[in-house]
Amino acid sequence: MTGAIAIGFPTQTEAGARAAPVAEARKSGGSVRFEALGKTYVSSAGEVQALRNVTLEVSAGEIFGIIGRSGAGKSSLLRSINRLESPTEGRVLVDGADIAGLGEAGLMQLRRRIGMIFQHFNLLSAKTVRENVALPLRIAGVPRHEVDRRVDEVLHLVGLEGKEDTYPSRLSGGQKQRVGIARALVNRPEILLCDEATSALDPETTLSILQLLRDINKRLGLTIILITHEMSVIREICHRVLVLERGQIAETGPVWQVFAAPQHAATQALLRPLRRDLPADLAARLTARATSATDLQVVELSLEGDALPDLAALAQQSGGPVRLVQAQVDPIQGHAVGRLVLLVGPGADLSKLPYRNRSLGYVAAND
Ligand SMILES: Nc1ncnc2c1ncn2[C@@H]1O[C@H](COP(=O)(O)OP(=O)(O)OP(=O)(O)O)[C@@H](O)[C@H]1O
Repeated sequence: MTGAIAIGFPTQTEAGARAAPVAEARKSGGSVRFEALGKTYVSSAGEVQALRNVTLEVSAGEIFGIIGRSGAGKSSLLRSINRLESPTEGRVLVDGADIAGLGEAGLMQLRRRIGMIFQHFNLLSAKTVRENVALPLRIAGVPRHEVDRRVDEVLHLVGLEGKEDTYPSRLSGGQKQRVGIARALVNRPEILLCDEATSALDPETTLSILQLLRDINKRLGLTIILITHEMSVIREICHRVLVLERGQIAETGPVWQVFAAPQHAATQALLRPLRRDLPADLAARLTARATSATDLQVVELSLEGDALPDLAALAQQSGGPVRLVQAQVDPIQGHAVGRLVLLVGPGADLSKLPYRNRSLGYVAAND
């Protein structure tokens, strides 16, 4: 990227190293592979093909996001990992082992390795925080003193010390989800599945829960696979994303790449709510063609590099004055991702700019 100032954003690793202590109990397992996965539901209303030919791998220790419109197949895919749903075609492999053939005991063991949290928390209202979190250990027959130790450990991890004897009705939504996370972690799983875990929460609480999930991923080396319909959730914590559309892979890749250059119409539609519109007064004056030799061109630059743009260098490269109209730049995984809208003078040569760009139209210079 010639002419750009080398001021970058911290990479996730650098930011993480400042924010979280060194991993306390890194795990090595936790990979998931889908091979030509298909799922068809048959009901009295007919057949619905929820998933078609989904092949992809989630690596151990990764935070992987699955996004798509309502009915795209997100839940069906997520629930195939712990066999809450069984595929009608293809295979799911957890740490290389096909989970289709597991008997009852094997399935119980698998589900201990895979925790799950839910949009509406699924807590038992007649049990205290401690009893809710202890439940998976009690079912597994873990001795009482060990149950108490492990419950204390996870309640500390999720920041709920002092709430042990409280009932769920006395907790806020964010605290309830922390109980859900503690309960999911108490069996020390390798994989955590998150089913719209923040959809019932306000924006501030959503952020705090996403920060907690990121912290847990770093500390425990846990694989996190989440489904959401909000791209802002993907941007906040995921390393890679899968966009599902009508049961098929629309696109998949590192989050910063998908945000910087979305390839599929479904991805572009999901990103639209995060995009700012052109200022209304400018949009109203925009014409498709120049109406005089002095008209200014309105240009959108797409940023997808590892450095912030140098505006003076841009002016030099375009061969004329450059005025900034609008800027939206997000740091994602150490990359500056976003767009700049510029007014450039007559005679500017856009092909010389070191960014992907497109003309949005023209406005009169003296407007
Ligand atoms: N048990 C079922 N019986 C019949 N059809 C089903 C069943 N479960 C899901 N479907 C259908 O399968 C398709 C995919 O559903 P799925 O719940 O996996 O999508 P989703 O992306 O999670 O949707 P949402 O965001 O609305 O939860 C939808 O058309 C849905 O109606």
